[in-house]
This record gives sequence, C-alpha cells and structure tokens, in this order.
Amino acid sequence: MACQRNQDTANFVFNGKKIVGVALNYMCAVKARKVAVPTVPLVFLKPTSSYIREGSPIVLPKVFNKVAYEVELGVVIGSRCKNVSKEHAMEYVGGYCLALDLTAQCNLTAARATGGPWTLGKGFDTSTPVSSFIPFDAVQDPHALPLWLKVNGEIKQSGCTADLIFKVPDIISYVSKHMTLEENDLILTGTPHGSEAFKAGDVIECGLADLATMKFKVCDE
Ligand SMILES: O=C([O-])CC(=O)C(=O)O
Ligand SMILES: [Mg+2]
Repeated sequence: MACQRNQDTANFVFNGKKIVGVALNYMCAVKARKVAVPTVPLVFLKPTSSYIREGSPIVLPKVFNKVAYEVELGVVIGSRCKNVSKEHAMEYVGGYCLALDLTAQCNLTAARATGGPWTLGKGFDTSTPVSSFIPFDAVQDPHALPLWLKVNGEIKQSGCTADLIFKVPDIISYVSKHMTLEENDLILTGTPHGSEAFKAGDVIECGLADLATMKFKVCDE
C-alpha cells in the first residue's frame, strides 16, 4: 500500500534519521573519472547535522582545502521499508528535493588511497544543502528531470536524471536489503559530471526542472 504522502511543502522539515548517498551513478561521471562502471549502487551515509536550507551559508571547514559541488536529485522516503522489491519501491517514496552533496575531494582522495571511509569528507556541517520539499504528485517521472548548477552565474553542471545508472526503485530496493529506510530519510541519487572545487565568496545556484531552485553563499569557517 502506498505511504501517506506529505503535500505540505512550506512546512516540511527534513527530520529523517539518515541521508543515504549513492556515488558514481551517472555514466558521464564514471567516464570523466575513468573508473569502472559500478555493478551495484556505491552507498555511503551522511549525518543529518549536515543539512542547511536557503538563507544559511555553505561554510568551508578549515581542515579541507578542496571542497566540490555536486547537484543531485534527492528522494524523500515516505514510510518505513525493509527488503522492498523494485516493483514496490516507488510506493515508499514520499516526495523529492533538489540537493547538493558537497564533498571534500581532498579527504576523499586520501580515503580512496587507503580504502578508508568517506565520512568526514561527505559529512561536514553544511555539506547537504536542500531545497523545499517537492511532493510526490508534482513529479510525473523522476527519471526525466533536468538538473543544473551555476557558480557565480556560470553554468558548471548540466544533466538529466534519465542518465542515472541505478534508478530510484533500484536504489531503494538495494539499500533496503541492507538497512531499514524510514520516513523522511533522504537518498542522494548521485551527480552528473562537472563537479569541481569552489571557494569562499562564490555563489552557488542550482535547479531541478521547473520544480526547485536554490542559491547559497559560500564562506570560510
Ligand atoms: O563524491 C563522489 O565521489 C561520488 C558522489 O557522491 C557522486 O557521484 O554523486
Ligand atoms: Mg554525490
């Protein structure tokens, strides 16, 4: 049975227990990185303390010297699910958002070299800016949404969710085999290619189809 779906965009609070990220989920990003095409979703977690909404700045932590933007479609879980099949996965989607999965590339490069976790490079404070909640019914097809990102007015990322390697039902089904997904948990579906480092003083603006835009100033810690 489909979950009870929130229609209240204005008052929605991102208060789920976890943020689940998927890495390298666009073929263009895989090619740009010159890495193997993933055979299963590459999953990581971010703390919910990393959320910010428009009006708060992105704060670059002192400990990092290379933080990159990643524009992404966010999927908000509508109700608890475990071991859900691909066929039933969309019944557990409560809605969507536009999100940034800010990433300290300096930390991830070191982590990749040692096989270490991505936690610090993905989970720092302000590393997950999110737009207003987009109700489920506002999106006919989550796999036909253009998304873009500009830095200081210049276009830097431009993609379409049609190019996702693992689609929304694939991700929900796969993740829910390993951990229970709960109401208002957020899934970050991955970023198209073009992710680059940015700096204090920059203004980052991004959009998802005609559904959401958001704009953030960047400052140093
Ligand atoms: O930061 C990374 O290397 C991977 C990632 O999140 C993405 O592809 O969206
Ligand atoms: Mg990402």
